[in-house]
Amino acid sequence: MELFEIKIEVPAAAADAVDDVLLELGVEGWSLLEDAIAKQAWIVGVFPDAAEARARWAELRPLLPAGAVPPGEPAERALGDRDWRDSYKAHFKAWRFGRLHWVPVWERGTHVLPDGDAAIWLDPGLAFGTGNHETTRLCVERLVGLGVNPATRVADAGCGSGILALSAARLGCGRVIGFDNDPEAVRVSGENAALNGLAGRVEFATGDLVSGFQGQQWDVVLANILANVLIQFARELAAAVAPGGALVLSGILASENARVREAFAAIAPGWRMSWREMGEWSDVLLLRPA
Ligand SMILES: C[S@@+](CC[C@H](N)C(=O)[O-])C[C@H]1O[C@@H](n2cnc3c(N)ncnc32)[C@H](O)[C@@H]1O
Repeated sequence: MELFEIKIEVPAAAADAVDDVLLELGVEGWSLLEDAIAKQAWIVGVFPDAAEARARWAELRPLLPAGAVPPGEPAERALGDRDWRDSYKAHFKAWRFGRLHWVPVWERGTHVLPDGDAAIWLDPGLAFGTGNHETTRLCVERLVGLGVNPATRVADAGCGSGILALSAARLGCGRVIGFDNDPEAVRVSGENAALNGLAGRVEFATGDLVSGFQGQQWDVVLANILANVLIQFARELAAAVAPGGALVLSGILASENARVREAFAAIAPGWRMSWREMGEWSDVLLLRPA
């Protein structure tokens, strides 16, 4: 069936208010799309044709909270005969690092996996984490580089689609948890664990940077979250790392990297620190003395 998409950016600060309106009014056909890293949000509507899409936008616009009403006209495009729920799939491409591959689950029948290689099959839905974003890749590359083994205990803070926790389990880490303060991300992570036969191996739960670590310490803590959040919770993140363990921080714009390093150097003196850049993004790796 031919479908028609209408999409307009809204201020990220107004995203929650817009979402509330869409939920409360039960406005069908519309959804809110958010990119936590880029700090952007869009209202997206998919309708059978252009005339209906424009009429529905004219209805919705006055219902939005004052600060959220975007200037200008929405972008419009025909979606061909793709299901709108699956339109995000166009943006997820299979990729690999070393012998591990991250593959959209809808390519399960066609993706060629060389002998000895392993795959994580993913359906990210609207949760963040296909690995097509530099911030995820930075984390994955660090994880592989750390040389994990069955004794390695891993916590994935802000698990999104579950991609990092599932990668840790696939790499052979013994105990792996993932948590997110967004219950939808936790739900998607659980589904992805099942897709990969890892449901019993990785524990996903709703939690924040205080409760999520379960009061325990971990050999590897992965946190691909925004720089400001990392800085705000620097003490909790550092406290969750076991002696001799590693803290991998990502979601940091290269221009913010020095600020993050300063904050962690103050809280974790004596830890070895290194960082890398990938495009406009960067990471920080902290190694706690044994
Ligand atoms: C950039 S995504 C990372 C997803 C995935 N780990 C990856 O590397 O692709 C950041 C995730 O952190 C979650 N998050 C943000 N602030 C958080 C907090 N204070 N506590 C727990 N999760 C948080 C968001 O809901 C989001 O799913």
